[in-house]
Amino acid sequence: MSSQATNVRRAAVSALRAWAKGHAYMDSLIERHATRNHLSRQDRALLQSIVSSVLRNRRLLDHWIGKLRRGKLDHETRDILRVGVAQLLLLGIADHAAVNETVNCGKAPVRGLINAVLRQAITRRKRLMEELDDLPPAVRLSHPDWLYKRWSKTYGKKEADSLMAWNNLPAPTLARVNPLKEGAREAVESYDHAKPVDGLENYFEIDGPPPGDWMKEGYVYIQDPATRHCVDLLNPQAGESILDACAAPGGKSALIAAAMHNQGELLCTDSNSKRLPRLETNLERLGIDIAAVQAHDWTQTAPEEWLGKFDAILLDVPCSNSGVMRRRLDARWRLRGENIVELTGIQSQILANALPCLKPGGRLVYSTCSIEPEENSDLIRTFLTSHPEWQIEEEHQALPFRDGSDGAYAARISRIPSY
Ligand SMILES: C[S@@+](CC[C@H](N)C(=O)[O-])C[C@H]1O[C@@H](n2cnc3c(N)ncnc32)[C@H](O)[C@@H]1O
Repeated sequence: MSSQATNVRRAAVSALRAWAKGHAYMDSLIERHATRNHLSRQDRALLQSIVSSVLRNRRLLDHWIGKLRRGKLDHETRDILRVGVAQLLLLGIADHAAVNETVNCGKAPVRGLINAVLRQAITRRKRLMEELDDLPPAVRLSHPDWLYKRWSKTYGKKEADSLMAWNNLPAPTLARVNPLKEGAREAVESYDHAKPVDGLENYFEIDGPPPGDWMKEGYVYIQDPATRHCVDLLNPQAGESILDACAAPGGKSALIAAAMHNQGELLCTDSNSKRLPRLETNLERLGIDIAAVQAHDWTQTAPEEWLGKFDAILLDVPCSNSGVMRRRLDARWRLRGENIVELTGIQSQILANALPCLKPGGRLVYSTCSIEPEENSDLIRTFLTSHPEWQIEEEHQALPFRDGSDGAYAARISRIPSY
């Protein structure tokens, strides 16, 4: 086995350490570690699968490590053991490769310990697997207890179990063909590793990463179909003036511009100025030439020139991400119950500040990728009790365990004409 194989395990441990110290996005950490270590395409894929497996199964791995070794572990040794046990018990990587290369990740004083625990894992593998069904669901399916309790209360225990199991399934890569780019559909249709998604025009499931030139040419945007519900409800029309208030990195802006046939005005704002360059690049890459980008924090009142300006507004607000945890593997470990309360405060402020920007007769769609009622239907209904001149025209909630897609919520509200 080459030292490159050890590098993959070292990169996995190093990415997990950086994540534990607070780095925000696991995807960019994996990318950065793969580049820094000059990993081949195959080794990148191995890195991705080890890190994803550790994040998905963190609690189960810690349960197993606790059975294999009593006593305290420093953070780095624990991460090395997680990487090793994941390879042996979850990923089916050959025992000798998993043990040797993982042991080499540790400093000399802990190598003996790592070797002993991983060899124990091999000896006791069958027994550990047989005991799986007896474990509490939140341990077996690796979620924090508070989330499991919350989902059981909201949706029922069976649904909470299905949801946790769903969150642990690998998410397919779904690409939406960009209708604004000539030749995009032909390119995707003629690609051997792309197959159309049943019943969803423009969506294709891609096996492996999409060809680089598709991304460069703006032929596709990688996007789960659940994201389209809010834009369907917004129903953008050519020639309108539309605001996408929380727009970065631009997935929904792209859907809106396509529905407008690239005619009219689309203002894309976001409060996070670090996310604006990627939004601008995406809009350009996708051939959208009706969009303007501006930084704005919607917890503050809108600039005067935006009041009464827009035919339609999309508020794709910051949220708990609880509907997309199979894609955001680290989100379940980062989120705290109190974050949901804080988020609802921000979401209500954004809604209150954006509404005055609608033209008379305009429509606003509020959306999240959350499945928590407090961030969704409860929030809108509470808002309407203090703003009785507005009404819900239509709402849509996608639930992974029911609909087989990412979770998402969208509600269209408009002013009651007689008010
Ligand atoms: C769910 S993401 C938007 C995803 C985007 N609509 C898309 O489809 O690609 C939420 C966005 O809201 C932004 N955001 C958070 N707080 C905000 C605020 N107070 N005002 C404006 N944008 C905000 C975040 O920076 C983030 O980019």
